Amino acid sequence: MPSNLDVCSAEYEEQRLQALADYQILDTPEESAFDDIVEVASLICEAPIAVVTFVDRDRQWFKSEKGLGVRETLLDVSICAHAILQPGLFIVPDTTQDPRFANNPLVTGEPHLRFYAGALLESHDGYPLGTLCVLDYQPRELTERQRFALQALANQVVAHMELMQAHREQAELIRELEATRHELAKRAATDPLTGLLNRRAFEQRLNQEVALIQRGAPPAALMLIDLDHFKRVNDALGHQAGDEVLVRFTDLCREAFRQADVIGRWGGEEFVVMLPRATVAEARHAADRLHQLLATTPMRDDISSPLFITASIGVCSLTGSSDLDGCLQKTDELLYRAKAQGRNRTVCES
Ligand SMILES: Nc1nc2c(ncn2[C@@H]2O[C@H](COP(=O)(O)OP(=O)(O)OP(=O)(O)O)[C@@H](O)[C@H]2O)c(=O)[nH]1
Repeated sequence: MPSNLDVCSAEYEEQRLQALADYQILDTPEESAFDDIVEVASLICEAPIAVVTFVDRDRQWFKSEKGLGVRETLLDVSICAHAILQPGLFIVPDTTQDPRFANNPLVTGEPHLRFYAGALLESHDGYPLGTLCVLDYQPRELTERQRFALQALANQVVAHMELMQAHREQAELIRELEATRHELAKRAATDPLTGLLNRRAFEQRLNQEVALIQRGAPPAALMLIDLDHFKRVNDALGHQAGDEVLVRFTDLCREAFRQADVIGRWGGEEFVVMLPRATVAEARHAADRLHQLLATTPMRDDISSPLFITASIGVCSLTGSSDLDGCLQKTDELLYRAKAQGRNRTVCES
């Protein structure tokens, strides 16, 4: 609400300009809703000129105008700037007889304005923003009915602006909700330690891939990776250091696999990779790259006692006829065969 400030004070003017800015109407394109109101105001008041105008910092800007042919004028020639200083209607029956306007260049020169009637456009919290006004080239008056109609139309201008503002706020709210929903969905699908897909999200992705393969996409390869003797890492260095190793291992996976490959954390120190459009032989190559990286990359920055880890890997083909549970179980069996054969190796489906 407008404070008790003097309406002529600079502080009040700043608040008024802010209220106007909040409507985000200045410099927007012409709109038929406003043009219609201007047309009706001109018709009812039998005036050749009608305008929806807003009083900005140093100009008056016309949202809609009939009969003027310009979108803005400077404030020092503005009659509306006077009109917004008082409530309700502001009427100048003959500009040449009013000392405030007799020397106005729009009165003394083109377009020789002689009559002005403006109805205040007031913000919902009481700030004067501009007017709906009608003008004529000769001195005259408005009838009681015309006065009533002009003010009623001005109220409709503000009502429409309020509606536009409510729409904008609603759209903003929907955008925020959508962003929150997106963020929540992302979190629900992500393993918090490694940032990889969690098991549930990975299974969803796997189901999608099987559906694609059943519709004709090339088969994929499925890989389960289990870190070897990871318990020893935890026992020797602590759980926190174990977590750091898991993160480091994730980075190496991202390096070893293609961008299109989908990596997930299956649980604990077990990881899963789906390689779309890949044969078992190609998956073995990728697994070898990972073994190689693990053999050459210490898992901790402690140079005096570098820590290297190994992993055991099982690889299976994912075809259109694959039963997903059966395929996962087979890959798990191959992984444990790799463990049984001495770890640090990959065993593929033959
Ligand atoms: N730091 C850390 N450790 C984990 C996490 N999840 C599982 N582990 C540990 O991983 C270890 C897995 O141990 P085991 O199942 O005995 O397997 P392993 O020691 O890797 O031995 P093999 O699999 O037989 O080679 C356990 O000590 C778990 O506590 C985790 O999120 N963070």
